Amino acid sequence: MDTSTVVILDFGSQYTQLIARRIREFNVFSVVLPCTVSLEQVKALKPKGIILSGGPSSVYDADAPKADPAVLAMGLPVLGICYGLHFIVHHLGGKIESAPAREYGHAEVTVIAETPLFSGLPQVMNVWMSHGDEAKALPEGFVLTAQTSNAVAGIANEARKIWAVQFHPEVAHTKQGMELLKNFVIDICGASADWTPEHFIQSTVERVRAQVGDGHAICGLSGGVDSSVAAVLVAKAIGDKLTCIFVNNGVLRKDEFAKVQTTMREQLGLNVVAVDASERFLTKLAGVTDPETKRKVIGGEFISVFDDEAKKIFEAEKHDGKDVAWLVQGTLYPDVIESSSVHGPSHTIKSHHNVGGLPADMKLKLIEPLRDLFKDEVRRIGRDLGMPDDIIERQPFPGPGLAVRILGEVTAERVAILQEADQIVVDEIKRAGLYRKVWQSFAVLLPVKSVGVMGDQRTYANTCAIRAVESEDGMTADWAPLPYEVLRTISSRIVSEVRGINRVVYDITSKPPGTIEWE
Ligand SMILES: Nc1ncnc2c1ncn2[C@@H]1O[C@H](COP(=O)(O)OP(=O)(O)OP(=O)(O)O)[C@@H](O)[C@H]1O
Ligand SMILES: O=c1[nH]c(=O)c2[nH+]cn([C@@H]3O[C@H](COP(=O)(O)O)[C@@H](O)[C@H]3O)c2[nH]1
Ligand SMILES: NC(=O)CC[C@H](N)C(=O)O
Ligand SMILES: [Mg+2]
Repeated sequence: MDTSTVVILDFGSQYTQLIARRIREFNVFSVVLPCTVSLEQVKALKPKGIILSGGPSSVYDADAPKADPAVLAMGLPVLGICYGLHFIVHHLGGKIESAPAREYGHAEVTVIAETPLFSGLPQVMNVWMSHGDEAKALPEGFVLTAQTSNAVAGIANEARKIWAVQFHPEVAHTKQGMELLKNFVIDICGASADWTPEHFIQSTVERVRAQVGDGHAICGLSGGVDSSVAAVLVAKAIGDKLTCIFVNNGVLRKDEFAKVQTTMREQLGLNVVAVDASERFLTKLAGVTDPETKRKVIGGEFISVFDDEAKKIFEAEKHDGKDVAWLVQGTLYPDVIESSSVHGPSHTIKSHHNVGGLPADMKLKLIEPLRDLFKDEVRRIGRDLGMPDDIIERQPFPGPGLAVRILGEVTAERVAILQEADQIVVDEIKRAGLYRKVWQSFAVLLPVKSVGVMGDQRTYANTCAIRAVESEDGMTADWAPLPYEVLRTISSRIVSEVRGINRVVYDITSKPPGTIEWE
């Protein structure tokens, strides 16, 4: 069975990934591609429909991002959102101009023409807008379907199967947004709601099995949710042709190297090779203080450890002369978009070690079965695979580990200090029953010294920041209002139990403008 796919072409909107998510929420698969992909790449996915996202540019700018206008003439249903509407109007002969009255936030839209896109929706809708440009003249064959008191809010050319809205149906603030998207995806495109976890598991297993053939694969396994789910999925596909490599990169949590090995072998039955490469990593990290450089050093070193292990497996087992050619990683969609502009004209925020941190000359070919998904979707798949809750519900822990929570140089001594503080945070958050309620909770070691007094003696030591955030998918996050009692216990335990820290502060920055990790 072929999955129904909806292709989203990204013009760089902050909300593109939300469109994908919303569609998957009603069990239809969708893929985000940069707006610049070729028509052939779009066709290869056999999509049921195309959605054109919003974006920060103006279509009339010389360097405005463009899609191949031929996507509008494939005979597939098209839905343009905001910049997507502008793109359609601009390329089919209408006019887009800077609006005298820009619209940001809530707006009231009146539906003025019947169209299947608005089927079942009220005539007056409360929607969310974010634009400074507007349609001044519609291309031939288009009708106005909705408007605000200021501007065009919806257009359609049903003969050409093109619809567009100026507002954002994908954001939660547009009340009927889900219904509108459902009208498009299910009724207009005729996509079937078959993207269930079982279907995803089955088709991934088949694809990976075909891809790897009689070759051999290794999987970078961290004990985190993503790589555990990826490993279980791939093991289901290729059985003992998969070897998992768990690397001690010197910046893991306290006792994690031992604990993860046991869990992965005993609870998941995975074939795990544990490699203690902490010295290698710490040597490479010596003297490095720039956050992006740290990430690149760690990303590069991971791959070089994976290469070495692949060679060893090959030499030991020969595999009929077939090289270990594949590297499985638990990469998720947020890792991809934050790392690079591959999905269109968005900004690089930080290089996730497993994406933007990969060396250019790596030989292993990647298998990343979760690359289009968000964490909560991966958890859903893990549950369906029958994986135990204590693995599925683990808080995310970044591959560069404590290195991006130690500001300044990473040294063995600093790692040891932060491991102690981190352990206290984890213990206390668990004890308060908050571990699964917050997205992440951890300690950060700052190279900032301040004066304290302990046991009548003057101290002059480091500061530790506590970070706890709530989030749905790691893309946006708010600081968690941890109970004062919990903060008090964490603070007093850290200062009394961890040598090298004499002050604890609480981070009350949301994302944006902050990020979750400090580097
Ligand atoms: N210590 C490690 N040893 C081997 N591979 C690792 C290690 N840390 C990270 N990786 C690889 O990098 C990928 C990305 O790490 P990331 O932390 O995003 O995912 P995860 O650890 O699998 O899940 P989680 O986000 O829940 O921590 C992992 O899926 C895994 O393939
Ligand atoms: O495996 C990873 N490799 C990385 O390089 C990396 N950087 C951030 N993260 C995790 O991603 C989520 C978002 O983090 P930020 O708000 O700090 O970008 C949070 O959950 C972070 O813990 C990483 N995970
Ligand atoms: N959110 C958007 O897509 C905005 C489109 C365009 N940049 C505008 O301001 O009108
Ligand atoms: Mg992790």
